[in-house]
Amino acid sequence: MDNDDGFLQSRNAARAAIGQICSTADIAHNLSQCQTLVQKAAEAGAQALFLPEASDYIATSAGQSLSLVQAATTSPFVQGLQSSAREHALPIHVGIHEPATRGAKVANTLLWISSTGDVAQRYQKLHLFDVSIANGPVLQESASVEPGSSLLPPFETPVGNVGALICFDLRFPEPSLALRRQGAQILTYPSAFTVPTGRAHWEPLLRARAIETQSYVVAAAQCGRHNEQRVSYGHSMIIDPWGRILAELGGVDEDGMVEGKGAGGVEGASEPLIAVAEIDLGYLEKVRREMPLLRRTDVYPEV
Ligand SMILES: O=C(O)CNC(=O)[C@H](CS)NC(=O)CCC(=O)C(=O)O
Repeated sequence: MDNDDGFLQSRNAARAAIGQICSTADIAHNLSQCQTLVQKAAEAGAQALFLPEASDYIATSAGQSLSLVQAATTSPFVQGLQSSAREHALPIHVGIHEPATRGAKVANTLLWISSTGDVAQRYQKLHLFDVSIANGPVLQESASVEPGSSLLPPFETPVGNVGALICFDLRFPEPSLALRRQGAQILTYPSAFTVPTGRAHWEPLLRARAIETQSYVVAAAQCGRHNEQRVSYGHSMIIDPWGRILAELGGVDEDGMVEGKGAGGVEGASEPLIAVAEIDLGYLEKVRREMPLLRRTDVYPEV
């Protein structure tokens, strides 16, 4: 494939799939949506499937979230995905909830389920989304969620070395730079962005992270109305190390209606979707080689 900058991409690029769903408090239904996506990703020839934050459930309250949480070792949601991964020999990157280490809270985590169905990696979201925006979202993630306390070192996958972050972590450049320095080639941001903040910041932040770390960015997102109080923006995307959007799925407005359809439009995200893109590590090396981003750590501290 010839890029518009004239570079011949290598033939052995790996294919990544992103999945977009609308999770609710119905865990069995969410699992079946995700399993549909595993099937679709396998049919599309993907070597890994990336699913959104909180794919297991989106609750209506902190109390409901606490009542729904299960340990990954006994969770039917995780076990269902493990068996799908095994069945299709397809690794799955998925955001879920797990019991917190301490106290009556949950952990917002990311699991890497290998092609043999094993939970091989885990990252716990560092930054929690506590906001109160006039005429915008009011959310207090820390009411029910315990923040993580470490970065997960980048890990090898069939599509490249993955540096995992989650949703609101996207607003902080430091962890992405730290993961890049530790060898990440792909930064992941499984998300459930709100519509107003998504419209304002989602794409520019994702592209900035790709450009400043010269890495692929894989951002699978929730899309549509989860319940009376929550709607997610959608626009899952895969971005290359030059900042180009290689694949993108659709989004919804504040009412959960598919964008651009006007009043009386269609309810969004009724069907789980995937998109795929080639991850070409030869191209990544070329971008990094042609424009070295050498830090002036004699002037400012290294992250
Ligand atoms: O609630 C769950 O179960 C899953 N977690 C989420 O949806 C989280 C916390 S409320 N959402 C975000 O971090 C959105 C960030 C965002 O929208 C922004 O940074 O603008």
